[in-house]
Amino acid sequence: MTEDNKSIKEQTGYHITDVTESAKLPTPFGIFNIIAFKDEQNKEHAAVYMGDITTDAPVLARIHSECLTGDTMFSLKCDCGFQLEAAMKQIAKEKRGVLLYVRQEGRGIGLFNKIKAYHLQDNGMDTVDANLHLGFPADARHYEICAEMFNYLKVKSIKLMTNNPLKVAEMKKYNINVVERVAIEVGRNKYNENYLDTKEERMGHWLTHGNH
Ligand SMILES: Nc1nc2c(ncn2[C@@H]2O[C@H](COP(=O)(O)OP(=O)(O)OP(=O)(O)O)[C@@H](O)[C@H]2O)c(=O)[nH]1
Ligand SMILES: [Zn+2]
Repeated sequence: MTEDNKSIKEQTGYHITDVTESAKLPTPFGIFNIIAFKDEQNKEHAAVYMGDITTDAPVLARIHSECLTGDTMFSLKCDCGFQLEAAMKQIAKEKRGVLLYVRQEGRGIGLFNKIKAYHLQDNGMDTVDANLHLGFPADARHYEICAEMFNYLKVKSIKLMTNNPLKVAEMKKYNINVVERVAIEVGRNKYNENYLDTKEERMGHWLTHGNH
């Protein structure tokens, strides 16, 4: 692993250093509140939430890792944009819930390296091998900061929208009470089906192929 890659790996373990007041965030799905967080690497994260999330009833929650291509450029190469929209809609439907938008682009390796990985994928590698080929772990994300955000927001227990078993395990590790795992399987298409199959086969994601 190069020095550059080592420092990226280290940078992904961070803690909250600053928090804003909350502000209103109107969206097509409803009016959310938004709070921004800063961490010790000066990365800026956000929580968007609706309703009173401090009460005892489990809160519908999503931990969304930044994906510039999927979240803002309508990429069909992954399922991120679809999941972001589905999660916000579901929270709006329940009128209560929280989405953490965490700046862990490219599963923690950053946009630059994700695009390098995409280039390798264009030439036949899968998402895991491309990361390994570049000297990174398959997934370089850390989740302690997510637990810090939930704690800051006084969220007591969550119904976590994810297909990723690691997210459930990590939240439990940081003493966030995950009372339920809610599947969020949306946006499968011909450009991301291999990617999703690899997540299922090599990263252990719970995918049923049920929602095309
Ligand atoms: N390194 C790398 N990152 C990717 C690739 N495709 C998507 N990502 C990033 O992966 C993150 C999303 O992770 P996913 O594996 O789709 O989903 P997850 O967050 O682990 O699990 P879910 O909660 O089920 O969505 C975002 O940060 C994306 O930028 C890829 O091919 N290589
Ligand atoms: Zn994506």
